[in-house]
Amino acid sequence: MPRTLASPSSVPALPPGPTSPTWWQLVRFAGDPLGLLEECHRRFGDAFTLDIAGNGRFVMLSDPEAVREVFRADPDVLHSGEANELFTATVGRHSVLVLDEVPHARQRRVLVPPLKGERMRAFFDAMRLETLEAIRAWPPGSPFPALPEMRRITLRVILRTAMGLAPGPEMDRFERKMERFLSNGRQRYALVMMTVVPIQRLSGSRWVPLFRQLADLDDDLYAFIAARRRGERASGGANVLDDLLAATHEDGSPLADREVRDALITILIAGHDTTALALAWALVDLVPRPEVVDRIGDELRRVTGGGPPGAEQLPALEYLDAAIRESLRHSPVVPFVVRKAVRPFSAGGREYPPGVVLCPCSYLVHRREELYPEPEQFRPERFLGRKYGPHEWFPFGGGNRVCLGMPFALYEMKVLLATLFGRVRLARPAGARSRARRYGLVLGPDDGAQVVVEGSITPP
Ligand code: HEM
Repeated sequence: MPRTLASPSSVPALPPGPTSPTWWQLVRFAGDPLGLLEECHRRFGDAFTLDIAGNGRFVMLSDPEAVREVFRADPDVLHSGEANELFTATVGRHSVLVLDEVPHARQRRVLVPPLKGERMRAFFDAMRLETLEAIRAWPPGSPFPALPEMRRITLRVILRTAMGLAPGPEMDRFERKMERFLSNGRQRYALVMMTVVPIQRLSGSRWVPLFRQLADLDDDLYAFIAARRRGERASGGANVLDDLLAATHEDGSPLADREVRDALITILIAGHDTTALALAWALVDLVPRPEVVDRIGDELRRVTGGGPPGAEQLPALEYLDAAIRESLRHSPVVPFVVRKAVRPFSAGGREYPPGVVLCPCSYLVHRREELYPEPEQFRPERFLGRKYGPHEWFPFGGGNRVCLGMPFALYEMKVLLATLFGRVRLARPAGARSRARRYGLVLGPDDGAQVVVEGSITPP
């Protein structure tokens, strides 16, 4: 992100912020993002500016009204794609993540239908079966980190639902290649590395393991897309790829292979680690609270009569739904979203010049006392008694860029947790404590969400 802010007197001043060197702000932003956000909020209030070496000026916004204004802004005034430019080397230049304005709306239009809430029913079996398969191997009585397990389940689910793969050697191969490629970006200081190393210029180089692995994965993806186009590969169930191949743009033209690949890899990347981290957080939040786990168990028994939860019963699991929403509030995966001003823009009564990156900060909004009394407390009931606006609860971002996978992620979390809490009794090992740390750009529990299986729940 270029640093385009000059300081002639006509340029409006940015909100105050730390005056420490920009490289130090980068290191803290990578190493202790939540500590930095809390400290700056205490010192500077609802709007403050971070000057992050190599990344530009980020104005964090935690006044819900300012957030509302940003989410309602015209797409030609605030750009997300430009702020996400760094991802182009991996997700490709046709990905919704890195596009803005008309090209963004064009790609988003084709991705919305396959990921709509109504489509989720078709994915139920894949989600449930992959969860049951994982649980079967969990060792009773010995603590283990749940995060890698959640990653494995969500990766296998997204391979099945996005590509229509069925369990077997081909799916195992994609699983291995995806996991190897993604493990590159999970380091705590990945952001510092990405700032220091000119990643865009190295893009495509076979000398860089990340790009070598991506090229290898791409070879398989293109071959797979071509075979599916020729009708040679039957799909193992409803899937996003078949929809993309059948979709057309508004002018009637089909999607080019490159567009299909970029859409597919975007979904595979965006839809896997984020959901796994949210699930790991959910276990950290739920498991040590017997009153919450008991209530989830009671609701499950009441709704299912003690049998395995069926797809048609999911909407009745209202308390579980509230617990998931509360966990997404309480324990952030993506603590803020980014919008780069390309024209002057005002939010929260302040004028912002082009070049600045405005960041609706869900982490700080989700801790506002007037919205969420005693915000540090974990209370699913908050979400039973009241509906929060899109500028008050936004773990999936908002406006024209709201996460395309939000229905998918909420559905998957529900299926997985309902299956899990209906099958095993989990505990946290004595003394277990999780603090937020970065896994690449996203946040998760630093201990990998240690749990232990205490016993199984046998159906009556
Ligand atoms: C709990 C899990 C997830 C979380 C917390 C999450 C969070 C987010 C956030 C914060 C954004 C940025 C929104 C903004 O800028 O306003 C986003 C964008 C996006 N997410 Fe997710 N996400 C999750 C799961 C998924 C899944 C399962 C998929 C796909 C199946 C997905 C696909 C996308 C895509 C394609 C975008 C880009 C949208 C655009 O730029 O138009 N995400 N997500």
